[in-house]
Amino acid sequence: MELAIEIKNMSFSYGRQTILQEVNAGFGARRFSVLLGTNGSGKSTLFKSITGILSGYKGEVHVKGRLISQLTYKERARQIGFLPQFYQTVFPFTVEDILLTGRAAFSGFSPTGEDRALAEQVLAELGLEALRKKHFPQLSGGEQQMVMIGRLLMQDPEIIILDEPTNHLDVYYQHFLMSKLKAFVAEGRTVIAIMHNPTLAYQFADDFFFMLNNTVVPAVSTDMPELDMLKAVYNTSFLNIRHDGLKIVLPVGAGGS
Ligand SMILES: Nc1ncnc2c1ncn2[C@@H]1O[C@H](COP(=O)(O)OP(=O)(O)OP(=O)(O)O)[C@@H](O)[C@H]1O
Repeated sequence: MELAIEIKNMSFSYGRQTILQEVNAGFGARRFSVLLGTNGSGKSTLFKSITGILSGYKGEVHVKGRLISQLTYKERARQIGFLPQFYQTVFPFTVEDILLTGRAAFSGFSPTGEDRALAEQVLAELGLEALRKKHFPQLSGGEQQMVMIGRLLMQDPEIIILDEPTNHLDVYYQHFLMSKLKAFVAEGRTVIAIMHNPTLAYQFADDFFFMLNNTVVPAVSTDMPELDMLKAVYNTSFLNIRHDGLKIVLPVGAGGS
């Protein structure tokens, strides 16, 4: 399988606390991959290392076969877009302004006519037209999340990496966003997301990875949810339900069989 991102022998520590230990993992090109794992298991640390927000890891990250450190700033922006778990701006930028900053790697701080046309398109695609002139810090958590997804679309990267993208979203928008991510993959992009909701993840994603014991373990089967693995990761039992072709895994409680 062609890989969009390949991690080789990655290790990372905060001081004496080892977070990542010899991680080897490959995320397929034009696939929707999800990384599942418990709080504090190192998922964000892994994604921040992949996307260059954290340096100081040992090992290598390859983007479509090229060492990431050899990509220029623009090449990197063309390849990878990242939605972090937390973002904050206290400046009263409007939604439109925030979207236009998604083009900063290409147009600097002088958006072109094309950038503005793209912003219109993105506002329409995500149903955010009514928020255009609103100030970002005054939006609800879910509205801010959708605007940040829009900012990623403005950047137009081939590989979209998201840390808990459905955070703050209501049920409608959770499904809306997951459908969009699936559609991006159908258009030829690669999506790699950390998620905290296996039930939602299994309904939409193609490939599954688990953060366990400081490393990344790929799912063996793409057809059947691995209930034993889910139990090992979350110390929670899951049921597997098939409905209308959907794979549904349902957590049914701690311990149990
Ligand atoms: N800047 C930091 N300095 C020191 N330790 C940190 C720092 N950031 C994270 N950690 C620790 O590293 C470990 C992994 O954190 P990380 O954010 O990668 O976990 P996560 O799997 O993304 O968790 P969550 O699901 O809760 O977001 C945690 O024990 C956390 O306390």
